[in-house]
Amino acid sequence: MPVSAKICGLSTPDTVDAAIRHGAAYLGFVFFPKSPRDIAPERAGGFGSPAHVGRVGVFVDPEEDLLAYAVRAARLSAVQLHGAETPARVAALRQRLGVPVWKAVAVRTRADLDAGRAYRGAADRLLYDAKPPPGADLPGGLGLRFDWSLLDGFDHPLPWLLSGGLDAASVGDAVGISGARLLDISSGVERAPGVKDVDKIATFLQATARL
Ligand SMILES: O=C(O)c1ccccc1NCC(=O)[C@H](O)[C@H](O)COP(=O)(O)O
Repeated sequence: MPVSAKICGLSTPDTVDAAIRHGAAYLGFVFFPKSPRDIAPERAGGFGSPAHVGRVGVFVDPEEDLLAYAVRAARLSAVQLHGAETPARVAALRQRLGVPVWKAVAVRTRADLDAGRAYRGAADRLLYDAKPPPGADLPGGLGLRFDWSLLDGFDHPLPWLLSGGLDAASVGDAVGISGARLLDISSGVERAPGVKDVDKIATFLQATARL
């Protein structure tokens, strides 16, 4: 089975174009004002994409009105929740929004991974990301890794993707150790926080395609 990727935190036409041209399965747009990758829903909606490329909106404990508006304005095909959303809230939003909902699970230990089981029947997919350090400004997009071997042999409750600190140099090990078939990357394809780099996007997606 091929390995595919979501390029997260896109905000410019050239980087969206690079992600599409080099085979990203998903484009990610962050709707969180504290993030250097924050983008207005209407601006994200202005970026065209072919039907086979998914458009994922990233939110942190969002207001329902913002969510519903962003799904329409940015033409999202899925929503990624990166805050403290409970299984009940995830299930309710999934029903209300009418698009698949991905839930981020912050991982440092095996017990953190197990916490994702509570979202079976509520979320469509789990995104395993590195747990941020205490006091971090952001819950994601920090370029931090967790121990990928925690995923080796894990009985996943839902379809899932691997995230956190990936880059072109490490992606082979990440996939080999974790068994991931879908990856998510942000900092590893940037030249500064929030500034995506078309060459790094190309290099990462080419490395992924060779796996
Ligand atoms: O990227 C952000 O700025 C962000 C802000 C708030 C919540 C989530 C955020 N990113 C979520 C992602 O899906 C990132 O791609 C993921 O955390 C991996 O990031 P990185 O370790 O930088 O590759």
